[in-house]
Amino acid sequence: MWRGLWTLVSRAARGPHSPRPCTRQGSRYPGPGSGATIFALSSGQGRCGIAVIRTSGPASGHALRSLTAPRDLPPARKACLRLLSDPRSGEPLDRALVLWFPGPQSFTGEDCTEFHVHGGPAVVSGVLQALGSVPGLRPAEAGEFTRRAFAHGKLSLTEVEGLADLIHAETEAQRRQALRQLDGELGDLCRGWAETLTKALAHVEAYIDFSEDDNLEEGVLDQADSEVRKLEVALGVHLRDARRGQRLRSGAHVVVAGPPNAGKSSLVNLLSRKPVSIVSPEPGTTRDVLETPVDLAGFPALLSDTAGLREGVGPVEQEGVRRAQKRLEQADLILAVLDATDLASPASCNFLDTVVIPAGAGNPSGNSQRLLLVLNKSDLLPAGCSDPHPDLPSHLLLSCLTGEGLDGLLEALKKELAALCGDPSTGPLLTRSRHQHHLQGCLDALGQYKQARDLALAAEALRVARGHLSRLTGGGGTEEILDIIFRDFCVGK
Ligand SMILES: Nc1nc2c(ncn2[C@@H]2O[C@H](COP(=O)(O)OP(=O)(O)OP(=O)(O)O)[C@@H](O)[C@H]2O)c(=O)[nH]1
Ligand SMILES: [K+]
Ligand SMILES: [Mg+2]
Repeated sequence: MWRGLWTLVSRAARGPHSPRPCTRQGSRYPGPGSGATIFALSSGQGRCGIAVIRTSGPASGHALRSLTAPRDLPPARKACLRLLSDPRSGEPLDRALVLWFPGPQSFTGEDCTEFHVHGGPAVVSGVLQALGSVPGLRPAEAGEFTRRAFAHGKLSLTEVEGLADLIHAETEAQRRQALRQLDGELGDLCRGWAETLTKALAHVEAYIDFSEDDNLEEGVLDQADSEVRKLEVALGVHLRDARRGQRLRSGAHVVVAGPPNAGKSSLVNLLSRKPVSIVSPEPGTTRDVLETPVDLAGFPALLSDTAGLREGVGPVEQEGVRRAQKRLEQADLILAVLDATDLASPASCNFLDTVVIPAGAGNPSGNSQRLLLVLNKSDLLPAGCSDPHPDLPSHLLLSCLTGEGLDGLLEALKKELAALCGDPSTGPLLTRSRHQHHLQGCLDALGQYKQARDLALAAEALRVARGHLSRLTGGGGTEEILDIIFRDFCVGK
């Protein structure tokens, strides 16, 4: 019987509904070994020490031999010094290191070459023009190298996303998370889950096919049920973490708010280390929401400066207050700023009552929105007065003028952001809403499996669930999704 069941496992794995393997995506693009050979400058634009120009495609070897002397191909994957010249005129272009990566052992899976040339603009454009003159070669489109790597099964879709994120990573935490995704952790996890579903599906199909023969082992369906239950728990854990992974990728929303003149704009400028907002002694200076991306203690954040909250003002400032309140609702973390010397003013009291206390400063548990209360202008407090306001909710003293208290604030921000974004080396793996969508879809299908009275419907629900996991890593992905993901890349990657 079990041999029969394992035949079913492999049949379920291949079955008519099973998604296509992820190795033949991007039908608009040339398949392995066919089509044009592409070339591009892969290092950054502009004058530099060394620039790297790559080619990928069947004419790569020919291109390398056309430009170099001696004309023989260097040993695979070994850097060799060669004189480069224009094949049309014989004009010398540079003395450069060249590398030959015969497919499939290359980044794209195709024959690839690399020219490490001196990074002057004339050298780079000379080599690019020389490559363009070789028959069968054309300039690469943005992301085309990576797209070819994906087409040849060198990278899964989630690894491609990891690579895009790594190229765009601006903070340490983003880099760690991107590297984990590039290493294939999310893909491995999904494949493991998909395998579990394949086994559960095999059990259900075995029951459909053999239950009447009476030679089926006891508990075949129970086994499928228990696999599905375990999977539901695992998916639930990751889905609960999904917001954190997305925050880590695109930045947590940190909103600086408080009454007029508390020093909100001063704090935004201090944290972003640039003059983002106008600072002035005049209350009501900031009107629009000013947003700036910052690296806060290693975590990415979108920092928003807002208008001071107060009542009884003119229509323009009123609109500013309305925008500030709207932005406050979207905050992951509120940085509430009060003037330490002005706590009794109506605007301060009102802000404490309507924003700080409801958000539960210092006691964020049970509330998804977190808040840090900062008492600014501590330099104006009488000397020797360490904390003049022990009765206030937990708070930090700061002077934007002298910088005193900034280290403590950064430490507190780091803790808050770590809680919001998760630990990039062990924590959340779902970095895009696309990931969340497919995991939720998988979970919903498992719910349908449990409710299905009919075994054929139960089997279909398992196939739907497995289809979601497979689309997450790139099997059966649509062209639109691929276009969106590859759009993030630059030419030459
Ligand atoms: N002494 C002292 N003055 C400060 C400090 N921080 C800000 N100020 C001053 O307080 C005034 C208001 O600062 P802003 O940063 O414009 O305050 P704001 O909260 O953005 O004000 P609005 O945008 O008008 O709501 C300016 O004159 C700043 O120089 C501080 O730590 N100590
Ligand atoms: K001001
Ligand atoms: Mg301001």
